Amino acid sequence: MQVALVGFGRFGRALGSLLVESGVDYRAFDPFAEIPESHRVSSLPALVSGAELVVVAVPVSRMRSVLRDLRPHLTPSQLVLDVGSVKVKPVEALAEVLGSEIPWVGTHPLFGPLSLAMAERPLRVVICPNPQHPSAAARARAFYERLGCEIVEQTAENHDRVMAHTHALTFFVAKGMIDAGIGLDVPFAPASFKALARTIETVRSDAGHLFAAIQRENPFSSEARRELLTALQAVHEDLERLPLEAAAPDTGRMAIPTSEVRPPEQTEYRTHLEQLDRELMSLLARRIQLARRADRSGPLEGQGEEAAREEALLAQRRAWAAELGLDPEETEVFFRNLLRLPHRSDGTSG
Ligand SMILES: O=C(O)C(=O)C[C@]1(C(=O)O)C=C[C@@H](O)C=C1
Repeated sequence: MQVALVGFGRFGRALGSLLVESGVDYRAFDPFAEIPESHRVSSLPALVSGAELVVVAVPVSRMRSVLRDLRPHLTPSQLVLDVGSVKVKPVEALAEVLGSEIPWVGTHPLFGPLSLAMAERPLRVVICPNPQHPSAAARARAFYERLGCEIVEQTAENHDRVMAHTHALTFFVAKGMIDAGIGLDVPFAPASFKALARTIETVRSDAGHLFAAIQRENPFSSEARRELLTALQAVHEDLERLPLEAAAPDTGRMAIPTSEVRPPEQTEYRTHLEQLDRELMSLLARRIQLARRADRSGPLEGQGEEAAREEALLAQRRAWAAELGLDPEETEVFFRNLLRLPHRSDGTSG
């Protein structure tokens, strides 16, 4: 399968690596980005000629004009899909520019460069089937499944509603905290801050057009932000009004509704252990995958170099074990076994 990637920004580049990892060949065109020579082409006609699939990975605001530039070079045997973080507007642009003549489908991979670099799983993709091209969604599904993704089918409108309340609000809160000077450079923070810290980091490393797209190009984001601001304002006012005495009966809206589920601290040890083991195994799977990636991208090492690198790695793990109150010898044995787990793509150990 030959894939044409229009746009080689943060997401295009990350998708390129995933394609290579999955054994899918791609060519890319982007006048503003550096593309590895073996994948680079210098014009749109050269890019799409002979490609089965054309992936448009450009900022949402540029989608329509890029589709117009592409249109004269496309044929009805090709499939065009976008990867924008919002769906209503890109789908409108696809329908307007490609219509019923060139098969197209809107898609949104719910992952990005950061989650791919960390080998996070599962990789989910929302696909928005469209009646103009009934088989396009199945073709897009087959493509993403080849990359190891799980598929969720949704209308563009439902997708954007959900994203307005998740993606857009998360970034909104993080941006507010950054602008208020509440960042990551704090000397200490409670556990509950961790998830937010990652979002703040994501917003900070964002190219800027992502934030603009999920807020401004999603027709439901403005209302979601307003609802959140109203709710926050009400909480703030309640807090200001509430009497300070601990026994005050009027806690009103402060009371967070209790759920039927038992709070985490009361759950059985066994359940916690199971959850921890699951997390451990998913970490192990990610480690194996990253090691496989490193094997493929790194230069071939001589046996001496490889052994020296392994010894240094084990020494570091022994030191960490000591810091964590674990047995350094046992830890070393554990890591020696881990390093022997098959992780090369040909199934040999390394
Ligand atoms: O993994 C990353 O790098 C991301 O930031 C992924 C992320 C996000 O979670 O905000 C970014 C944009 C996409 O539309 C979906 C996911």
